Amino acid sequence: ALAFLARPRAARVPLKGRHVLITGGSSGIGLAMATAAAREGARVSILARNLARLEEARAAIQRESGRGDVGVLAADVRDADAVARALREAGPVDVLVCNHGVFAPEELERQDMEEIKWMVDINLMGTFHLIKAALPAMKARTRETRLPGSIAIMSSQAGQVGIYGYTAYSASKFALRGLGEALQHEVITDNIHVSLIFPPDTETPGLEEEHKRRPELTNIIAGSSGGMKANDVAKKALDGIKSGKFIVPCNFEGAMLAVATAGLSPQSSPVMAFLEVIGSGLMRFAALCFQWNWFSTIESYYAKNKKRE
Ligand SMILES: NC(=O)C1=CN([C@@H]2O[C@H](COP(=O)(O)OP(=O)(O)OC[C@H]3O[C@@H](n4cnc5c(N)ncnc54)[C@H](OP(=O)(O)O)[C@@H]3O)[C@@H](O)[C@H]2O)C=CC1
Ligand SMILES: CCCCCCCCCCCCCCCC(=O)[C@@H](N)CO
Repeated sequence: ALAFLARPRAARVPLKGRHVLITGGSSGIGLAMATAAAREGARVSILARNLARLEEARAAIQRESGRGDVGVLAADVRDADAVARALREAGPVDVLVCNHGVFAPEELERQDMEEIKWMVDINLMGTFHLIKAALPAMKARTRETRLPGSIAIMSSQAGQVGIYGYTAYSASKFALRGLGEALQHEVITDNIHVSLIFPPDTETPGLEEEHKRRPELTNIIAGSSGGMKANDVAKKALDGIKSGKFIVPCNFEGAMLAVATAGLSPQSSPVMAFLEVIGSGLMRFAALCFQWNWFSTIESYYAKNKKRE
């Protein structure tokens, strides 16, 4: 029965010979995805703000993949006109990877409104700008090539569960899930598959910066999920995209989180649908255990540091 119910129908999204555009492709997870996609024979374009870093990334991708045709696009995703211009320059996209993102962890009460807006503008509004700019030509492409297209969105495990120190970041990443679920309804008849990717802490230049200011409690709670290397996240992400998966977990804890937070999300795999139906009660129990542990940690941390508060 679940094989009949699981929707949308599973799809194969090939990468070879197709145009894959990756934002934030000059660093970390985005750079690892760009390199892996180029190795699989995709024509890759990377978009970010800093042109010098884009050029460096292009050289690295060319070196590692042996492909010459790597496009670079300098634009700030907050600037809708710049994004539209960049996408016109890049040409029609088959696979759009909205991976750009910023994270500045801090308790809401301490964080400036300016920094909160900065995260929401880049992580959420930037993704709207990209999808709006890419979609018309993407639809024409899937019609023309009769091959499925993909819109992949980089969330985070902090976009599946709210974490201490991540009020703004988690909000921006949870929002992407709403965007993605609704968008999948709107683009399924254009043969476009939406994927949401949920990595844990991943070794990247971004994480290194984040560690300089991340509250101790954020470190502890985020440590509940095993850290990963950018290349391994990139592989999981591309495998998810290629098989048209809607929810793409990256590690074991991520697989548990996917079941615990399955909600009303699309599910094309009957096997996963089955695991969700039988596993959700057990995963809810596991989730309660994790929350028990996190609240105990927070309460004892605050009790110990009372004098400083
Ligand atoms: N690393 C981690 O622990 C995790 C990361 N993620 C998510 O994965 C994604 C990538 O993270 P990571 O690889 O660590 O990031 P990095 O900080 O290493 O790289 C970020 C990339 O995004 C680009 N970027 C940032 N702001 C903008 C902007 N306004 N316009 C266009 N491009 C921009 C940067 O280039 P430039 O500065 O030149 O614009 C850079 O290429 C993010 O969405 C992040 O939230 C999710 C879970 C864990
Ligand atoms: C049902 C059972 C649940 C099991 C496990 C739960 C583990 C949750 C851990 C959440 C980790 C969040 C890391 C965010 C990383 C990130 O996005 C930043 N580095 C910024 O980029």
